[in-house]
Amino acid sequence: MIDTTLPLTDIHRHLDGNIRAQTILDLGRQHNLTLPASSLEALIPHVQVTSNEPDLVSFLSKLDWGVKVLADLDACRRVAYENIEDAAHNGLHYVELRFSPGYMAMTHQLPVEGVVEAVIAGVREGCRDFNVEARLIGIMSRTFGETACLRELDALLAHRDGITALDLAGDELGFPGSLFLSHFNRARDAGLRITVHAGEAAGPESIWQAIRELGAERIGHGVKAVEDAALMEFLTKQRIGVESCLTSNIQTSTVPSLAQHPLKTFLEHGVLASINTDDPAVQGIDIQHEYHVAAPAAGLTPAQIRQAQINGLEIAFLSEAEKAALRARVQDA
Ligand SMILES: O=c1[nH]cnc2c1ncn2[C@@H]1O[C@H](CO)[C@@H](O)[C@H]1O
Ligand SMILES: [Zn+2]
Repeated sequence: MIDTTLPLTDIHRHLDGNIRAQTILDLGRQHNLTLPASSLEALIPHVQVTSNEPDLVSFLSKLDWGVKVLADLDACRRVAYENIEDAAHNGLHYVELRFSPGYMAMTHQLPVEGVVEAVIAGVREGCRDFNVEARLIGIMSRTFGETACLRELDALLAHRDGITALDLAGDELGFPGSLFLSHFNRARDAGLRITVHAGEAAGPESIWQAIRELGAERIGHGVKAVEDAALMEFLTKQRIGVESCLTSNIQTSTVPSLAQHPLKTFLEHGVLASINTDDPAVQGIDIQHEYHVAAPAAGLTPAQIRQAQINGLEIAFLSEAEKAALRARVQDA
């Protein structure tokens, strides 16, 4: 159950993995693009996971139609704005939205820096209209290699004021974190917070690498940490936050079933693990589903679900004063 006296957060949500199917249709029509289907019903199987994918990379291809319709910067602004609208409708008080500007720019060769600017603008407008608190995390899509990631980093740093943290996402097995040391050195020098997708497709060594070499303060997924007792202890003692995404891990075949998901074990060990969505529109889920259906199916007790909710704000990239303000806002409501 969600504790309605506490802030509800989602700190692992891809803005470009959360583009409404209806918006894909609208933008396709507006820009005369050829889509795989012309009705919402027929489009869904192309843009949503309808049964579990065999691996992470197959799952990720489901995000492609969403970014293929981003034909201009206004489309990028629109999807950012709608992300905040959706967060508000889902009862979220605070979201950290992450996006890969190079991936969004790719199909129509948009200026990468312009995409960053458009996303920041759309999120600001949304926060004003829907009374949601949000922060942005820039993603480097490792799948396209070091040089493409450098372009993303440059564009993100050009708008440093609107960006809170840096992440690395995409094909973890094909593009290990060791390729991106210099990128993360620059990001930390610029004062960005750091979270890294690690231990999703690759093993615990990828999590160690993200923490020790890339400076990760939080880990996206981190499911493979349960295979390494020393790492579990390290995560707890060093208060490294874990952004769990239950349904996502089933849909990518990272974990065979919710009953075998490590989130419960993380919480039992005192790891600061939280409940998040990942790519809700592509997955066909929302944060309510993750709390009310997925978390109980993963064996979490009501107390553990509440702890995960508390952890979400605890490990958020906010100051203590900002967290206190959010808690007060929800309590007074
Ligand atoms: O679950 C995930 N694991 C790893 N990478 C992901 C996941 N979901 C989306 N992306 C990646 O994030 C960028 C868009 O924000 C893209 O690189 C997409 O492939
Ligand atoms: Zn993710």
